[in-house]
Amino acid sequence: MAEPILVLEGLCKAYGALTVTDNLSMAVQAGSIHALIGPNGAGKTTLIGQVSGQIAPDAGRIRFAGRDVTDLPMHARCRRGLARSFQITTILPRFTALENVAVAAQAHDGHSFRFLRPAAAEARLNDAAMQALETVGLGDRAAIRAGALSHGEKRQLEIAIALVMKPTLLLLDEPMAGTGHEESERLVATLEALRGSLTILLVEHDMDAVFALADRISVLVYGRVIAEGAPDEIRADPEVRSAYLGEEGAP
Ligand SMILES: Nc1ncnc2c1ncn2[C@@H]1O[C@H](COP(=O)(O)OP(=O)(O)OP(=O)(O)O)[C@@H](O)[C@H]1O
Repeated sequence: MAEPILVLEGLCKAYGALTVTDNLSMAVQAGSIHALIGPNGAGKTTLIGQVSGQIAPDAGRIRFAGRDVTDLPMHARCRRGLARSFQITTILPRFTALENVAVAAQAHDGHSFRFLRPAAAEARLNDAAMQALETVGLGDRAAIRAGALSHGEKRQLEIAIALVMKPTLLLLDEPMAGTGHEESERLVATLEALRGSLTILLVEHDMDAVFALADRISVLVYGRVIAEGAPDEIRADPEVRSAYLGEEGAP
């Protein structure tokens, strides 16, 4: 089997006396949708922060696409194809959906258009932004101010903003949070359509979405992976059921 696109080896992170990442090792296979689940406070967001480069681990190594990126800052990891979806708070509400994505495209690789005249460069950025919006099903909302989009549409816009950076590994932290049933179904369809074109590491509490999408699931409890496997294995794992899914909550 090819080397996994992401390999975490012995990662540790503590806040004072609180150990949040506890000698954690795991691997994510290229092209897969890999879900990270676990109870509140298990350390999922902290782990995503360490992979993206926002949080420095106390110990351990992070390998991405065959290279050790542990000491690289976030923008350098992003340039190598590792993107984290932006949170809603980073969306510019007065800008249109298209402008939001175009701004992200420019920030990411505007320099590659520098040989073009400004108007041509802008057209390229807008084309790339439009393509990303269409991929997430927001093509017909391009001209709407982002502040006027529904909650679910804003979450789709976040994904479009991440996609325009052309990631090979996309980190998504609770994309379904706060969405209604229909909106989360649309987001699941959006992510399903991305399957195979990139790798997704997905932190999510919506178990319907997780079990619909994930090729593999890692279960995190107190900063440790207590189980990892295909959805059916995770669903049947007695330790997972008692630690997290709960007999009733398990799909
Ligand atoms: N900067 C920080 N300083 C101190 N403690 C922190 C910090 N960031 C996170 N924590 C603590 O670390 C623990 C893990 O937090 P984290 O947000 O990673 O968990 P999580 O699994 O993502 O939880 P949730 O599912 O609720 O989002 C929590 O107890 C949290 O309070």
